Amino acid sequence: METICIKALLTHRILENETCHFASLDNMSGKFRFRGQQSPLLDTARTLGNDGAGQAPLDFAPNMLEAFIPGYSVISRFILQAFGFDIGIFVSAGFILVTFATAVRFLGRRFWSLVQDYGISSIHILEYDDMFEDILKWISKEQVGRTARTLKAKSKALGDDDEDQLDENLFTQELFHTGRMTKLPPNYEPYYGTYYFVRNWRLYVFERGRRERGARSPWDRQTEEEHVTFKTIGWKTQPIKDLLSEIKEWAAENQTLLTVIRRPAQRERARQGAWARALERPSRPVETVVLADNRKAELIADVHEYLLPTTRRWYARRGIPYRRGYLFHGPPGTGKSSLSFALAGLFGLEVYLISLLDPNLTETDLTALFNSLPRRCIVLLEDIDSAGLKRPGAPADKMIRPRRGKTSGPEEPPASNGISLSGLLNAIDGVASHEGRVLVMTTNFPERLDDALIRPGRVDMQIRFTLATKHQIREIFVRMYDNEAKESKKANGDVDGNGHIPKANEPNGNPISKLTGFGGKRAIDQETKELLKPLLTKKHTHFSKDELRDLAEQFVEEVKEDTFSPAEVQNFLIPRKDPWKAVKEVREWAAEMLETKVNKLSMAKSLAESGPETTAPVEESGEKDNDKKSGNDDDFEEINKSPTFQQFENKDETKENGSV
Ligand SMILES: Nc1ncnc2c1ncn2[C@@H]1O[C@H](COP(=O)(O)OP(=O)(O)OP(=O)(O)O)[C@@H](O)[C@H]1O
Repeated sequence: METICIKALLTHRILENETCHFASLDNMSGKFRFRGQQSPLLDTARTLGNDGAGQAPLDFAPNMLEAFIPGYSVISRFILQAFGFDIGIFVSAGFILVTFATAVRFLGRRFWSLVQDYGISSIHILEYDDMFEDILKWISKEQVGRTARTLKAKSKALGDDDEDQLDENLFTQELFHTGRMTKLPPNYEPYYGTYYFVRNWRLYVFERGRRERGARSPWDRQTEEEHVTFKTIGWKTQPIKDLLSEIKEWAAENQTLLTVIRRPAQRERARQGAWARALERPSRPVETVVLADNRKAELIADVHEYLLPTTRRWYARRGIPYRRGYLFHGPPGTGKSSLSFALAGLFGLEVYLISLLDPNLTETDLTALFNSLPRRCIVLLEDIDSAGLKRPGAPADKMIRPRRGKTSGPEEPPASNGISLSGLLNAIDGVASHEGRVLVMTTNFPERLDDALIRPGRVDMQIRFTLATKHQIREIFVRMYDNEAKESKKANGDVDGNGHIPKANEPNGNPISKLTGFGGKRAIDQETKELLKPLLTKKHTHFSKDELRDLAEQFVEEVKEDTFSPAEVQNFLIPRKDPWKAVKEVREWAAEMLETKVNKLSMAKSLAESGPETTAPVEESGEKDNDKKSGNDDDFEEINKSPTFQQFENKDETKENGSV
């Protein structure tokens, strides 16, 4: 029996420590005893004990392994005794292999990080960046979204941008809220991971990941933030920058542009002069507002020039206040507000809307509001004539008359809560007023405005809006149906003589049969369905641009110009999704409308004639007794000048001609 004190050996070779691992192996003495025949371990121990200088590489293995795998010696001895098989050589070889593999892995990583540092460029975008959502949408729609096999589904809300890109039949067939919701498929986007795609002959890597972030406050619950990374082979990041520009352009094209509208913030909630974001609405394309003459182009060119950075310097060098004002005047519903919003959309400006009729608005508020305007914006003062503004001491005929229902004489306080003309003038061009804004004032009665309000420098351009001319009626009609019109003369072989697709082509048969109520499962009763049928069935019409032009001419023939406002024409067309139907029904509609207008005007005329006590239904006179005559004369003159009333005077002749 040989007894070798491993403790001594290892103290010498490896551990150099009295409290070695082997204490646990022999709880009696802290020594390890080998019994039995020769063993490599024994040999090693002997070699180590006798001659510390001569060692084979594998000689270290048992000791090393014992250090790394406590209990190894016991196991190897057990196997040796039980099976006569020495595992030492294999374990040693395995040990060397593992060491080698680890080294290779380490070197590989170093090499890859060097390649990444010097051979791969990358750009990271964090979750809170404006681009983040655009990138996810782009990658989902244009790239890996179609091929990725691990996707994240996101429910779509009604009103999302892409809602209108869905099959329009969906909405004619499933009219009600719940029906629409269930039919709206979710959005899919790539889940966390790495995706590859090739664009413009270049390989890109897209990575989506998330990482821990420290809470910014004790109430901040979100501890993870997402990020995306684009990588590509190459020294420079330019290809990724180009890709990001491409994505931004794509997003701009696919996004519904919004115009932000702000109103004065409620005084109880905010400081004086603060503006609150009232709403956002899709920007109205400027071409959808049709004016009788070409003044729209003139206006756009003027605003464009005004907003150029060079213009600001031009004004500054000449000491002229850098402001521009416009007055839009004309009858109600002729496009004054629409053009203001369209301008805002075109130039990417926010609209700051002030109503001078707001009873809570004081002059101090107004000045504070003007002072807190941003550098570039549109300030919209609507119906400026209705605010009851007046200049103290101005002659009666120069008074700006109040809105219907309000009474104020020359000495009376203004209609709104203390806004006088001078208060308004001070606000819009006072010293403190912010420069760079575009002021748009709208009115139905320009002749009632004080000269001071519209003098050059305050109002630099006036645009007259008229009741619909033939040109406007035609354009409004064409724009209403233009999207469905096809380029070719015969748009579709299966179109019948009237442009209607035969019934067989109507998708999914009768749409009414599918209707469900707001409760989703609650079906609509038969009677209601029958009532809804003619109202909801959508006529599918295919027609060419030429056919649409022909129809527009027929439509224009039936509507007399300078009689209806563009808003009235538009309102007639909106429920008639089929242009044939519109042409068919327009004559009757126009006759009815004209009759209503004529009745209203003749009533107003008789009221104006009948005396000062009576309140005129169209516009109440604001003058006191001594001004009543002039006020009534004005109204009288207005009614007489009205083209509709002139038609009324020639009613019989009109009827004989058969046109309205
Ligand atoms: N010239 C026009 N071209 C196209 N659409 C028009 C035109 N005028 C009016 N409309 C349509 O009529 C509706 C009402 O127009 P808008 O509110 O701009 O009229 P307005 O002149 O500002 O009326 P008000 O004087 O009563 O404020 C809008 O939906 C708009 O689409």
